[in-house]
Amino acid sequence: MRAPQLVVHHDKELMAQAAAARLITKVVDAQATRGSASVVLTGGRNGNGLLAALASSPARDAIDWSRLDLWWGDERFLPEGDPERNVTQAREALLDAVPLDPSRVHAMPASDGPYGDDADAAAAGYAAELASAARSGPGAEDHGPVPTFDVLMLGVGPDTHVASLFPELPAVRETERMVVGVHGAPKPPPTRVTLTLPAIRAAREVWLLAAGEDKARAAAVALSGAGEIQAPAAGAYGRRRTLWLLDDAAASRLPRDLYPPASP
Ligand SMILES: O=C(O)[C@H](O)[C@@H](O)[C@H](O)[C@H](O)COP(=O)(O)O
Repeated sequence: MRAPQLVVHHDKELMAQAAAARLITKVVDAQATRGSASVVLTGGRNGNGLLAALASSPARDAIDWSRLDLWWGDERFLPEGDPERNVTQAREALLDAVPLDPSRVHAMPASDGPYGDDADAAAAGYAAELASAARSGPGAEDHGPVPTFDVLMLGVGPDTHVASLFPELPAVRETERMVVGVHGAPKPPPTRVTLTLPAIRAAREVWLLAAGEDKARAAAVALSGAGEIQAPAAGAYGRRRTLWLLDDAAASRLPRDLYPPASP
């Protein structure tokens, strides 16, 4: 559903805890319904905050970690193990602490991996991995080029970027390919690999995470009818649901009619 729903929490810690609880429930439900679940992770402080909250949640073992596929929305195209890679940070925040099936942890290629330093080839390789999972996973009978992810999470940048889709750059204009290489990103590192908007929109649920005053303008712009080329977050929506999870500071510039007042 393209029309976004908004949930505003008092601060980013509460937002991370509540989002982690929400994710546990979603994954458990998907596993009960379809046998397995698929989640797309995001980098950034809020995405990692959510993973850390999940790691310390007593309910985390309600998830059958061996029946969970993890994908990434984007990656900084750096060598394996680089502390700036999203997958390295996710491993530290949560993944190393839970019994995942390593064959279901679909990290994006590193710049010293099988595709060398060719980010476009790495993107094509990741697209092929997604297509193969779409052919064999739940709902394979009417598969598209990527799986129907249960939940796809995205941090929102102060410039309204999501994944590595930056305003006005070619990646946000892509309509055919599901994964592309990004060159010349305004936020370092300049070379990245990212899902495109069509891939993001294959998800059942898209959750956008925005906390802090520096996100207030981005949230207001993206939620006030801006175009997706100028404001990529405006183009990120799920098949069934689009959920913005904000804290008070990030919601402070939203038009009041967009959401009910936060609870005390
Ligand atoms: O790839 C990156 O450089 C970041 O991961 C970035 O895309 C991040 O997700 C957003 O800027 C939101 O960041 P915060 O959650 O840290 O505010």
